[in-house]
Amino acid sequence: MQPLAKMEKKEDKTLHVAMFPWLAMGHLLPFLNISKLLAQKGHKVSFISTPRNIDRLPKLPPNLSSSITFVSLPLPPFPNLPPSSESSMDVPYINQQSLKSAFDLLQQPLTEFLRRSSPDWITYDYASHWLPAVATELGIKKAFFSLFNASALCFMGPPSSLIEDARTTPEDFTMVPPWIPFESDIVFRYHEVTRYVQKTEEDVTGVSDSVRFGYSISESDAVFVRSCPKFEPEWFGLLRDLYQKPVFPTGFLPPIPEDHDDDGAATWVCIKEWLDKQRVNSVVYVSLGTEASLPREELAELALGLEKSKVPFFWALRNEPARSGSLIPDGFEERVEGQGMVHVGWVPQVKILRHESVGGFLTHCGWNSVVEGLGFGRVPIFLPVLNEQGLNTRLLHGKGIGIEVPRNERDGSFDSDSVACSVRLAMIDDAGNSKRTNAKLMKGLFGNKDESIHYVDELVDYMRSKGSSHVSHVG
Ligand SMILES: O=c1ccn([C@@H]2O[C@H](COP(=O)(O)OP(=O)(O)O[C@H]3O[C@H](CO)[C@@H](O)[C@H](O)[C@H]3O)[C@@H](O)[C@H]2O)c(=O)[nH]1
Repeated sequence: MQPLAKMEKKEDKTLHVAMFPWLAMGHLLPFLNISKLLAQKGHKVSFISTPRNIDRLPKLPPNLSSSITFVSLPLPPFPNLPPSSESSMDVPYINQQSLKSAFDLLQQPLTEFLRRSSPDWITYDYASHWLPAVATELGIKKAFFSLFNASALCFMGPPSSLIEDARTTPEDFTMVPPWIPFESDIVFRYHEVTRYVQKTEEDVTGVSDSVRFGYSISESDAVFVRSCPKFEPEWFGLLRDLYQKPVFPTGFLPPIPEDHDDDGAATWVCIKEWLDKQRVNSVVYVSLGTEASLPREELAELALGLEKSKVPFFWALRNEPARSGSLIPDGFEERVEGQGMVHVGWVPQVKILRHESVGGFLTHCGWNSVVEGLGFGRVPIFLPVLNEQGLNTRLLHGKGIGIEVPRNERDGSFDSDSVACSVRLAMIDDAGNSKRTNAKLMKGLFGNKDESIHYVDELVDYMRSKGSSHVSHVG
């Protein structure tokens, strides 16, 4: 018999977890957040992405740098993809499917890496629908990590209907689907669907996002969801019924501000200087994330609306690939001098949201932005554009959180007055008091790091109990 001390106890086993996020900042960053929590527990992480994406990530704190290894796989060139485009923000929305085709070509080098390094688990994203089959063949356990919350996943449906791609008309997406057994108003608005569909180029890969999601879910051993049952109790229950497999919350995985110290250091100096001059809670931060963009006329209404609100604002405008001419309406910056600041390009968002002058956040409602804004108690003003952003807006609005900029139901148009009223309601008007209170209350939930640590402990217990038979020892 082996002496007890020499026997490997499952509960002591150090895991080696590979991470393979989709090529988008809004995906790479939360995959890195969960990697750090695993590394803090002494586990080993191989974080796999392309060179430019790895370069863009915040630097690792020194105590974690030996536990997280970045594995850089060059992205093969693909027609329609400008050179060095490696992330969704480098590519116009209309060419996103080409980026997915290039991403699919990573299957071979990734398989080689997995064969060589034999991780216990691989945690992957929705786009690599081919990965579970590879992992199964290599005897590696696999978890799908969803950066969409539980209600959005439930709305999308069970894997069988995702794979079937059953919903075809825009109207199908504006109705509560039959698999939701309780009352819900979490549906898309007509314009949120039509714009999305119109903007998507012909599917060069032959695999729709719905099918990618379907296989990623159905062939996983477990699903991890970036949310928590305290916030979405009925949706987590339903998700387990729909998926018929283990579903684990990860909590919200709020960013750790100190980890962002180096993020945009030079830009931050100017931004901070401006924010320092503003009153506490007075500024609305405006950003529509890394993928969404507005037509020129809506951008002009947004600008005019901010101006009319008379509320101080900091507007981070995305550098849109392949868009010509200035995005900012003529004369706007001169007119708002003293009221607002516009920055075109990448900004250190977490640092901005953390600054005490910021009170509100006009957001497209991407899930990272929601987590970051509410994690600091900032009042959200919703202007959803793409993907599941409309569903996130309904979820939060249904809980009394935030204010949605009213838009024409059919074509999605809005005017400057609706922007100005929404901003004033969130930031100043007495009628917005409850919204400001509710946003502050959410800080305890969305900004709760301990809760994510607790959920990651549960993931680790599960992964250890099911992990592969590779032997690796602590220490
Ligand atoms: O100048 C910038 C712009 C963005 N960010 C960060 O980049 C992330 C952006 O994520 P998110 O707010 O979720 O926006 P998108 O990247 O546009 O979101 C995509 O990914 C999300 C997660 O899957 C989905 O919820 C969205 O619908 C989808 O468009 C956040 O962490 C931001 O802090 C910066 O730090 N600086």
